[in-house]
Amino acid sequence: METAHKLIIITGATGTGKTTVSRYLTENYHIKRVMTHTTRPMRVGEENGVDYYFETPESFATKHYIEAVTYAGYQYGSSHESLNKAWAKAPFVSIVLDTAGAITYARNIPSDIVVLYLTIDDPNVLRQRLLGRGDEPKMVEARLQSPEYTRDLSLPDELKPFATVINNDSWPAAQVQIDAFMKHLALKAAGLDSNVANETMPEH
Ligand SMILES: Nc1nc2c(ncn2[C@@H]2O[C@H](COP(=O)(O)OP(=O)(O)O)[C@@H](O)[C@H]2O)c(=O)[nH]1
Ligand SMILES: Nc1ncnc2c1ncn2[C@@H]1O[C@H](COP(=O)(O)OP(=O)(O)O)[C@@H](O)[C@H]1O
Repeated sequence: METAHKLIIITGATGTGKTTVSRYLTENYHIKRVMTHTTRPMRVGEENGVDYYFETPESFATKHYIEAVTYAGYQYGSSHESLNKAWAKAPFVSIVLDTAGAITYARNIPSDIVVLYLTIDDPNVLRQRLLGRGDEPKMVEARLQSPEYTRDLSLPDELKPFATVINNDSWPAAQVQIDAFMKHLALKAAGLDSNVANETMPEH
């Protein structure tokens, strides 16, 4: 059954552009991101309460999570409180998750979610993107060697029924795909289109 509210889950491997897409949805569609919690150290330019709730292992353990994962050695978790707070303000909200977290939502609230899965043709480009973002080289190498990184390079079968694949080799081309996705989503919410998920946007 369709619900009046939707959680747009943005997932994909590190550096594929999840945060960039989330910002684009906020700036162009007023879709706010549900804040999540992490024990990872803050990067230059990040802010507590803006990018994440940055936690110590002790403070992380005190929160109530819908799901929590370990990614490249650090803990990440999304809370009931943050999701409900976001939905109380707007019917469409987004969240940035690894694919394991996305699967948990797909199992628990399948009718409330749609998934944007980000990909790029040549994963070797990702190292340069992460370094260009200002990540510490040591953190980049640890991240690229993590099993979570390799896992998230492919779209898991369980997410396929919910997912629209966005190729982000080129940001202008990705924007076109996201705009098409948002148009379908709006039509679907209005009961005028029944085919948002399961669709790969046309190449541009
Ligand atoms: N399952 C889950 N994944 C999360 C959560 N918050 C962030 N992530 C994911 O954790 C991974 C690492 O995030 P981050 O350290 O910010 O690195 P980035 O993806 O390279 O920007 C990414 O795949 C995020 O989407 C969460 O609450 N739950
Ligand atoms: N299509 C693109 N071409 C080049 N650089 C990009 C593109 N999309 C995003 N970036 C840049 O790559 C870096 C990683 O993107 P980001 O959105 O932080 O990825 P993620 O959140 O998936 O780790 C950022 O510096 C971002 O500005």
